[in-house]
Amino acid sequence: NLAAANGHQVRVWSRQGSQIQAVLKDVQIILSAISMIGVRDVASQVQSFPLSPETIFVTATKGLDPQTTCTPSQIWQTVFPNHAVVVLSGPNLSKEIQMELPAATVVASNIPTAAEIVQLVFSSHRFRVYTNPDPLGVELGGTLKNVIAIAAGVCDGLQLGTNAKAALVTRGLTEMVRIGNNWGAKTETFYGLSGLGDLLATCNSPLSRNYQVGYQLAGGKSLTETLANLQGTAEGVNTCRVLMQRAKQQSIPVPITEQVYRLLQGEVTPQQALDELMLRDIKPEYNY
Ligand SMILES: NC(=O)C1=CN([C@@H]2O[C@H](COP(=O)(O)OP(=O)(O)OC[C@H]3O[C@@H](n4cnc5c(N)ncnc54)[C@H](O)[C@@H]3O)[C@@H](O)[C@H]2O)C=CC1
Ligand SMILES: O=C(CO)COP(=O)(O)O
Repeated sequence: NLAAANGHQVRVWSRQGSQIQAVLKDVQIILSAISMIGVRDVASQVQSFPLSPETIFVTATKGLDPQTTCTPSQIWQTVFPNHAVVVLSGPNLSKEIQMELPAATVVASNIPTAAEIVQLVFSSHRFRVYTNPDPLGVELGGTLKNVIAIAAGVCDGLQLGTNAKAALVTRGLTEMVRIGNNWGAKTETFYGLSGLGDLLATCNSPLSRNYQVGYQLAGGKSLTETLANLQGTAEGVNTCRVLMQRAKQQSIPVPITEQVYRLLQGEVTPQQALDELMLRDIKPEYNY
């Protein structure tokens, strides 16, 4: 809708709709907003059709591949090594954008001109688009915050108060930075719109599916029941599992992610997860 409002010709494809081949004909930009589970499959479908070498891929998916722990843009780049890939991520609750409320986002790529082209396509008086040269950091910000958003939903569901929520979100950001640094992303990126910005949006809005998952679990619902009643994808559930796998391999301390993981596995109750976090060894805030 944002691109169409800027006068661009837009074609939409979904599994339920038109033929993918017709949609891909002569395109300049391909934007994927498939949920993580379908990215590999759709990328290989797209690979079977001829594309101009100038075609830019934009990925908006916030997730991690369970088999490889790759990010969505890494999958697109592997399948299309000669094309520019741009990550689009930010505090972008889609219902608010649909209502034409103002929002901002980030487009990031290793190829600055590709990010600038995408910036122009989507920028308007109601959607402010920034470029960024750290696609991995931008993508990980949007992906990792989903796990913290589940924890924030639990925090609100248990009515733990504003101090607890501030502590959780702040330490959640520290955890995101730690994971991101280990992966090779830049620290500053996590303090921008795609990191802190998206963290604030999703940890404070009932419009966030990930927040909803945590909130319902705190209310005593099972994960199966919660996911069955959820409209759309809560990527944090899969992300948390993949992240635990990677954190163990790389020995990255991820206390919040670990408690969200145990909660999702049904190994602890929300109250037990909270107690585990509060009673960890005392330590300095930062290791300068
Ligand atoms: N970049 C950003 O700022 C934002 C990104 N997102 C992310 O975008 C992604 C999609 O989010 P929503 O549209 O809200 O989720 P949704 O669950 O409403 O839509 C996901 C779509 O992917 C489709 N899909 C899944 N597997 C597929 C396959 N194998 N082939 C074709 N289609 C397949 C589903 O049918 C569904 O239509 C998620 O990763 C979400 O985290 C969400 C909000 C903002
Ligand atoms: O990423 C989002 C907003 O930026 C959407 O959050 P949810 O996937 O939790 O709904």
